[in-house]
Amino acid sequence: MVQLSRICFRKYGNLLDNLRLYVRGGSGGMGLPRLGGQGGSGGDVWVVATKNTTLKKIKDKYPQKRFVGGAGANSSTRALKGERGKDKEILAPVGIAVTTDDGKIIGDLNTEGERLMVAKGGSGGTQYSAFEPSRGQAKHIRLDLKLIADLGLVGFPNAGKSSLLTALSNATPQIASYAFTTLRPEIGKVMYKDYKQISVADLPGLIEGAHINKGMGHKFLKHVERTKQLLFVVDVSGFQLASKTPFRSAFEAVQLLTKELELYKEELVSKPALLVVNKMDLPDAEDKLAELKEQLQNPDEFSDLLPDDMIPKNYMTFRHVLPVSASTGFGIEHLKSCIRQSLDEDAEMETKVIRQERLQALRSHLH
Ligand SMILES: Nc1nc2c(ncn2[C@@H]2O[C@H](COP(=O)(O)OP(=O)(O)OP(=O)(O)O)[C@@H](O)[C@H]2O)c(=O)[nH]1
Repeated sequence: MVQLSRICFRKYGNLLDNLRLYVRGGSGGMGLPRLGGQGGSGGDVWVVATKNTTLKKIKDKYPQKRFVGGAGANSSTRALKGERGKDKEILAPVGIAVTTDDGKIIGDLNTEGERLMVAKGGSGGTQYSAFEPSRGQAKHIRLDLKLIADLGLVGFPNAGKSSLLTALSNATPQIASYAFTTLRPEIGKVMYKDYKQISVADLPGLIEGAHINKGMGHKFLKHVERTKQLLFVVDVSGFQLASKTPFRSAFEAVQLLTKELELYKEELVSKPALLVVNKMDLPDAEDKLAELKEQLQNPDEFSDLLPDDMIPKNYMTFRHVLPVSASTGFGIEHLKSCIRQSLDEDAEMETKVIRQERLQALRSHLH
């Protein structure tokens, strides 16, 4: 089996599906003992679900990843009741779970405009606190993009995605319903001998031009973001969408799929991915597979068949290229074990990263 690359671990600096932030409510203002004045409360920190943003945008805009509410104003002779500190809003994507650093769920944000308070501001000083204000709550939180499945199938119509999902899952896939999506993908569960299950989503409707919202374009592409890894599916013999559209080889299909992802959101191309070459039971399939593998090793040499604007800036790196036949079952068991291996590798990597982050946080508390 050709293994083109094994380097693309879940990229924390690139395609982000979780983010750790420091949040602190603003401190309260001082009371005024002489006149019984009350300090203003500190501002709260909120996470607000917003369209068209990503975790990466938050990270790029706030590299320190610190969000602090405004301080409440001290009570003064001119304003006995000090003004309240300004609230701080973290604009986050729709469809995230917010948890504390140790994994306790603070809440979910599923629709645009929903808000969640993550750190309360301190109280202003009053006669009951000897006019001393209190500090705001301070903590680390995690924003996690809610995933719809471990794997997402990416392929043009007729590549055999539904057949593959059925072959993999040994069952009729279920249609899942998610609060934060309008389009409901079909989800199949793949069972392993040790009872571990992984979920695979058949994401319907990708056609050439999906990025300009042809077909179900954007809705489809939105789902691609919400899977851990991608499973590209191509027909070994290539495809033709309609009688008027050009015939595309399997290699061209891979590049067109990549381009659609790139045009929608460039980071998607850095997701871990496996390539399934389906319909290996068809005549000449072995020759075509050999040709495809060669083309994938030197994509630049073979991309001139595509229109310039359809050549991706970066080629997709596949951890495995796997010939299968969804019809006969050829290659399915091997595919299952490669999927498992690829997901396990990333899970291990992620655990290491989380441990490191916690250790660093602990160290910075001690210093
Ligand atoms: N010979 C052969 N035909 C296959 C194989 N897998 C799927 N097909 C056929 O290819 C056609 C398309 O298969 P689907 O599984 O519906 O493909 P799809 O990618 O889900 O298509 P859309 O639902 O249009 O997105 C069907 O006629 C299948 O019977 C295969 O391994 N070998």
